[in-house]
Amino acid sequence: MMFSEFQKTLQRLWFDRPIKTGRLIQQRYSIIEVLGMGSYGITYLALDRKTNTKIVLKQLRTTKARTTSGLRSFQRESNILQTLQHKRIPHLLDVFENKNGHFIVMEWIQGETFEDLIFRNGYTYTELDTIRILLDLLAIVETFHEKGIIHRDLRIPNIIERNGELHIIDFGLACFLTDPEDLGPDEHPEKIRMRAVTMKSDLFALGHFALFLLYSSYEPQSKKERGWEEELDITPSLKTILRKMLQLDKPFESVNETRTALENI
Ligand SMILES: Nc1ncnc2c1ncn2[C@@H]1O[C@H](COP(=O)(O)OP(=O)(O)OP(=O)(O)O)[C@@H](O)[C@H]1O
Repeated sequence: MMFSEFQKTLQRLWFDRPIKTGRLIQQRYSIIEVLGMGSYGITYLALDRKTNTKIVLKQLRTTKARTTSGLRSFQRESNILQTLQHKRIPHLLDVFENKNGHFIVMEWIQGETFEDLIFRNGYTYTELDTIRILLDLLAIVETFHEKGIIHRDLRIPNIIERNGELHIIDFGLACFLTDPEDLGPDEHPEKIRMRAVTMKSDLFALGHFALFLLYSSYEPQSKKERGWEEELDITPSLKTILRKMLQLDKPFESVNETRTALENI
């Protein structure tokens, strides 16, 4: 490693170290634990001493707070959460800046992500379960598409089930349809389909999400890998829909079009 790179890594580790458990932020939020360290932010579970409820505190990494793109992405996430007041999306509770940095406070969705449900709990989902879950998620996605917002990261760790109700979290990569595209010309095709500034990106992601659900009950018969269309035992109509969601055939243009197709299976 070059010395300057070493210095940069050291600086990043030092400045971006997470706040310690038990520390009180803004004389109100007491840190319980670190939930995750993403590229832009550090996410904590904290206790709001004023309301005595647990909340999620997202801190912009100090090194990112010095960059325009870091600040912009942070502002965008809080703007979007502010715009989206929906019972299946974390409510924005507070936004503030102090000597510890920039923070977003949001509702804690206490439940299990689909990553946990499938890979830790070993739950399996049938074709019918998958269709029902997709329809439920499309109803939530439609509410933000109507407001010109795309999530761009609808993956199994970002969908939570709480008391049988689905919730969508992590709007860290979400953007407005009017935002300029932030993809380089040489991006990987999968990334372009997932992150392009178009509603089709969320449908593509939900297509992938559906494959995770369907594969939960898949038991390989041989070591040889075949494509999902051969491996999964699903009806031709669902296959046709998934091919459109995954942009292998002419894609759906909207949530409504996708929903109608799913309802007609
Ligand atoms: N509102 C919320 N309610 C419940 N859990 C949440 C909430 N927001 C985030 N989490 C959880 O906190 C963890 C970290 O969240 P976050 O998505 O911010 O960062 P990450 O997944 O570590 O990084 P990345 O930015 O790469 O997605 C995840 O396990 C996520 O499930």
